[in-house]
Amino acid sequence: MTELLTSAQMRAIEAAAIASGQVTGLELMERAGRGVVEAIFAEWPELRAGSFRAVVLCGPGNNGGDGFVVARLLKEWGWEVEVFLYGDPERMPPDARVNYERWVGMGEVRDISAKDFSRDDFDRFWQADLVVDALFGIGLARPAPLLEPHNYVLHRLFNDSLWWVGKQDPAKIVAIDQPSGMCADSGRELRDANGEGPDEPYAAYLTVTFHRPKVGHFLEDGPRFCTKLKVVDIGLAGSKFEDCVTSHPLRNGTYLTRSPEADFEAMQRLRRAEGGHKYTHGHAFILSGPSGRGGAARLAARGALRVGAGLVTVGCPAEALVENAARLDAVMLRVVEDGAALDAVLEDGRIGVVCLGPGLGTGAREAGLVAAALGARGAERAASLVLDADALTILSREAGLFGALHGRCVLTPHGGEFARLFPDIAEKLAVPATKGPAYSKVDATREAAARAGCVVLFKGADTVIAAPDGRCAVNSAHYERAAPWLATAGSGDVLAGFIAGLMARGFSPFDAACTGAWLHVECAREFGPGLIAEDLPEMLPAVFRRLGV
Ligand SMILES: NC(=O)C1=CN([C@@H]2O[C@H](COP(=O)(O)OP(=O)(O)OC[C@H]3O[C@@H](n4cnc5c(N)ncnc54)[C@H](OP(=O)(O)O)[C@@H]3O)[C@@H](O)[C@H]2O)[C@@H](O)CC1
Ligand SMILES: [K+]
Repeated sequence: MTELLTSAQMRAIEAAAIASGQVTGLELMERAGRGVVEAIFAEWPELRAGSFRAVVLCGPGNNGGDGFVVARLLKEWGWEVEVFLYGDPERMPPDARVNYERWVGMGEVRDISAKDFSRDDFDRFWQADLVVDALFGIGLARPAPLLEPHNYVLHRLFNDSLWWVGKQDPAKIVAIDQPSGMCADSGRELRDANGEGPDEPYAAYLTVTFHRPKVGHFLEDGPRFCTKLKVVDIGLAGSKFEDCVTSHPLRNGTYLTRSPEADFEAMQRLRRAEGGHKYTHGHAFILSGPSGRGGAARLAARGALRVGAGLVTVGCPAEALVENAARLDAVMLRVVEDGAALDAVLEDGRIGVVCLGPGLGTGAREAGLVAAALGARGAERAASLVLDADALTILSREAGLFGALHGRCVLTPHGGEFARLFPDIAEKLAVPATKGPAYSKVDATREAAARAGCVVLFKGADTVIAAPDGRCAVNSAHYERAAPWLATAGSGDVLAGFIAGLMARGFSPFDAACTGAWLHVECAREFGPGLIAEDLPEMLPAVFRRLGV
């Protein structure tokens, strides 16, 4: 499982390794610089060949130290290397200072804050074969001085960079650890209090980070800044933060969701044991809205069925029965007019999960259905719930129903629904990020899950799933898992159905949300461009076959 680290966790791992005598900071820096050079050569093998020209921009901390190592190694490889420094060498941390001195024995260092840069200097920057951004790494705790007018060079450098990206294809801008300006904990760009900044923030072409990806590489704008992410091993032991640092207030890990292949228990659950009957695989009950609005619930029902629930029933008002019957075959139908009718349906203890929200409506009938499903009408409820779309709007209006949420519920809000449900949390996330570590989507989702007392899946290309006990995963549709086609009408309804179907099959709410979201992206990738929501469930058989389910 890939663990995503915060900057504080990364520092704690590094400090523990150094304190144990396993490695020195200088060795780590050397490995980091070497890892960057190897990543560059792996990305552009033609650069191994001979004498190219690099510009290395070093900052005042250890990120800059990595930059000096890269400059030295490239020069030793026969490159022409120009190094620029932002900061005072006298005040550098010791390891960075050592590498500064080593470089000074080999070449010149120009002060990047100097005001005597000419147009030719800028042009030379961007005509280099490679530009290495070693200005700020995980130590960036306030807006990078890229925008301050007196830092004319940086200002121009970063504002011009995109222009040059258009001119030179590809512009080989390599960011060490992270593109300078990005907050490693949130993926947000640190800006001044007025939110001032360039219209088009600079993006690296390749970002090389160390040991483990950081949370910010996968959240919000992080993937757009980084473009392509390479993680290099610098020999730090332990695969998880908890393994490296045994007692620390920051023990709560955040992970990338993973393929069921990598999860023995998930594979066992997805595989159907021989000799079972339909009830062995669970019964999911999907509530639908009135006639003319049933498409969303039918999409969810199709998703639940394809993901392997043994039975799926759509519950709808009597007037919508004919419409639904005309559109559904394997999915069963049942009339459910109101909360009392749902109470009666749920007396059948074999219904393991109820999904409500897609196309449901937000009137009194629907509020009654949410109340019945939550057991807020007094009946004892065994069923788990997936609450999506209109059900979330109802929850945001009715505090009593919100208070009835329990540990077997999953909420699946998109940004707008999240803001209605958790306005104060959404507001914290909307405030411009001026200080690092900035409040992140991971922080927001964890806080929301703790408040709701259930699993919250906060949608996006960076879907974050959190449980009330602090467990957290990011389902990323970025980098090699990019699936831009997933942003299509009805795709969220299918996701709700996947999660409901998996819960019917015995997945815990958190695992169902993680695996459902993972499969959702996989289905989109399996289909590719041109995808519409109806295609998503139909891709599951191919995805399952590939996984060996
Ligand atoms: N951890 C590890 O395991 C490993 C870490 N490694 C590398 O170390 C990097 C982290 O190094 P780091 O901690 O020295 O922080 P870094 O990002 O260089 O910046 C701090 C400096 O910038 C300054 N500064 C900050 N914001 C500023 C601003 N807005 N404007 C102006 N100045 C600002 C800040 O100044 P101060 O805030 O103290 O005034 C300080 O001088 C990490 O990203 C990775 O590349 C690898 O070598 C191998 C293993
Ligand atoms: K950097």
